[in-house]
Amino acid sequence: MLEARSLTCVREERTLFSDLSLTVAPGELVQVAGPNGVGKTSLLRLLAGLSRPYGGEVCWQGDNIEQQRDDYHQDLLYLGHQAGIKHELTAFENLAFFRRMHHARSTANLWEILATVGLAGLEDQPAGQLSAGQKRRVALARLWLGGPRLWILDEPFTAIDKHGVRVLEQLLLAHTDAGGMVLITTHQDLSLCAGRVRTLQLTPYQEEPA
Ligand SMILES: Nc1ncnc2c1ncn2[C@@H]1O[C@H](COP(=O)(O)OP(=O)(O)OP(=O)(O)O)[C@@H](O)[C@H]1O
Repeated sequence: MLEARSLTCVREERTLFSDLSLTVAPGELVQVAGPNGVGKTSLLRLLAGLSRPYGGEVCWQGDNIEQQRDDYHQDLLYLGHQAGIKHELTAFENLAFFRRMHHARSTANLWEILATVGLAGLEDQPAGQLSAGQKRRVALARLWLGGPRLWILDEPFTAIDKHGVRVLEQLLLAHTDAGGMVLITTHQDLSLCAGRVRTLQLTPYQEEPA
């Protein structure tokens, strides 16, 4: 289980949120919602261990992630705003690279995954020559490799068309049905996942009156 305990996040001397607690248990899909700039990405980066909280702690399986960074990162798949793909490599080579780096035990068929994410026929195209949505699909293909139980996904649907959104929503449901955990930010309606999503609504921070 992932737990945020009483987190405070401060950026450039501005408090984005304070005393924020959250859990994501096996089988749960949690959406962090709120207006632009409220602190969703900042929260996800804290939870992924990419930045440190001003106060509070993030725990994985009951222990602070700072004390088990390697183990935590084995269990975590984080997809941020940047697609994180290499433009000089082909779509296939990118996925093969992800697998070598992060999912060495995966036996998934990379061609099948690329077809599932709608990249059939584009496997040998350098990623730099793909459209924004196609690049995003190369990055998202990682999710089909299997492995990490916890997925933290920051706006995964950016530049993805309606069909692609449905395919990814189905995968999120399959992952949580299998006991996985998903924490996601998106400005899209998760129509297929409706009824399965728990929402954490972030609101602009208000200073306590003195
Ligand atoms: N590197 C940074 N240094 C200083 N301030 C930052 C930095 N990154 C973000 N901020 C500020 O932190 C606040 C929250 O940003 P964040 O990206 O977490 O918001 P968000 O809720 O994810 O927004 P969006 O919906 O637009 O993606 C913003 O006011 C932003 O200006």
